[in-house]
Formats: sequence, structure tokens, C-alpha cells
Amino acid sequence: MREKGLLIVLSGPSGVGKGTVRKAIFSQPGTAFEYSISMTTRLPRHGEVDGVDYFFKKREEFEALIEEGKLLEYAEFVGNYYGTPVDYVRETIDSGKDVFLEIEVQGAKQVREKFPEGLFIFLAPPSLTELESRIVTRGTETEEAIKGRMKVAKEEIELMDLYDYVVENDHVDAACARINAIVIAEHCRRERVAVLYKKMLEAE
Ligand SMILES: Nc1nc2c(ncn2[C@@H]2O[C@H](COP(=O)(O)OP(=O)(O)O)[C@@H](O)[C@H]2O)c(=O)[nH]1
Ligand SMILES: Nc1ncnc2c1ncn2[C@@H]1O[C@H](COP(=O)(O)OP(=O)(O)O)[C@@H](O)[C@H]1O
Repeated sequence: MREKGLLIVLSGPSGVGKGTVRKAIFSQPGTAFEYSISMTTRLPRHGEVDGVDYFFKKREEFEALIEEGKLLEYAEFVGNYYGTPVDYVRETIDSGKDVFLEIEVQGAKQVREKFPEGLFIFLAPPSLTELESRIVTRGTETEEAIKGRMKVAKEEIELMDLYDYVVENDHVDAACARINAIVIAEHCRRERVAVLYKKMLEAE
């Protein structure tokens, strides 16, 4: 019997395709995950809606949330804060639903420390050359910033050992299929272990 939901954390270097893969997963009909909408101090981009894409906050508001312990994790990324609301995550998991976080690696590290029972998935590029070309194609960075991103990306890739699974993002559909398969397998494994454990206790 399923009790609590899973906390699924998708992370990986900037430009690997986390946002793209997450959007593809949530556009699948009947997806069973609940997306945790993050808080951020960055300005909304054209077409982004407060409370849908992010909860957009002023810097003072975000710092107050940190002080009040309202964030499961937070990180500063390219000059802006990003963080995960802890109450939403806990309430949703307690209600038996799986929560899906798509966050950068510093935040994922904090979640690992606070919530080790989470399911940590590292999205990896097929190669560093491909990662660089994705950042270039996205067109959001200057040449100088791309060099900086690549340096950080190499350091981030070294952290992939800390994850439960590494998924290559060669093709978006293939990466989504792998993530869905991992979640199904983890549910089976965890439920099986829990059921066996319960049986053993009952037999005492
Ligand atoms: N630590 C952390 N990172 C987040 C959170 N929400 C989004 N991010 C990451 O912040 C980075 C920047 O996101 P965004 O400004 O939407 O730009 P993007 O580069 O187009 O995805 C991405 O790597 C996201 O995965 C969060 O709640 N916590
Ligand atoms: N499997 C893929 N193959 C080719 N391009 C991809 C793939 N996944 C994502 N991209 C492209 O790579 C760029 C970075 O993706 P994005 O989702 O913004 O990355 P992240 O959220 O990890 O920073 C985007 O231009 C996106 O369209």
C-alpha cells in the first residue's frame, strides 16, 4: 500500500535541458506528478504568469521567506534567488502524491541533506560539446558568460555521483521515458521493501 508520495528531484548543469524535459513530462496526458512551483526574484519573462511559472518575489520578500524557514532549499543563480516552498512539498507528499522539483545543483544538494529519502535524478548532456552548443543555441548568454557556464558545468558534472540515477538527455522523448521508468521502478522497489518489512514485524 502506498503511503507517502515520492520527492523527485531533477537537476543537472545549466543548459542541459532540465526545463525542456520537465515541460515535456508535464505535457504528457495523465502525468501523475505534482510540479512544485518555485519562488524567484528574477523578473517574469514575456508570457510568464505569477503562480504558474514561478511565484515572483521581491528580494526582501524572498529573504523574509528564508528567515522564516519557508524554503526547503534555495540558491542564488545568475544574480537571482530561486527556492522551493517547503509547506507545499511536505503537504503534497503527505497526501500520497509525487512531487517533482526541477532545480539547479546547489539546491539539489541541500534537498539531499534535508530529505535523503528523495529520488535524485541527474540530467546529463551527451557531451560537453553538445552542452556548449545548447547554451549557444538558446541565445541567452554572452560569449564571456558561456565560458563561465562551461567551467561551472564541469564542476557540476563531477557531482553526478551524489545522485541515484543519471539520465542522458540525448533526445527529449527518450529522457522523459527514462525518467518515467525510474519513477515506476522506485515505487515498486520502495513498496516491496515496505510491505516485506511490515510482514516481518507482524510475524514477530
Ligand atoms: N535551487 C533552485 N533552483 C531552481 C528553482 N527553480 C528553478 N531553478 C533553476 O534555476 C535555473 C534558472 O531558471 P530560469 O530562470 O527559469 O531559467 P532557465 O535557465 O531558462 O531555466 C534553472 O537551472 C532552474 O532549474 C528552485 O526552486 N531552486
Ligand atoms: N534533447 C535535446 N536535444 C537538443 N536540444 C535540446 C535538448 N533538450 C534541450 N535542448 C535545448 O537546449 C537548450 C537548453 O535547454 P533548457 O531546457 O533551457 O536547459 P536548462 O533548463 O537545463 O538550463 C534549449 O535551447 C533547448 O531547446
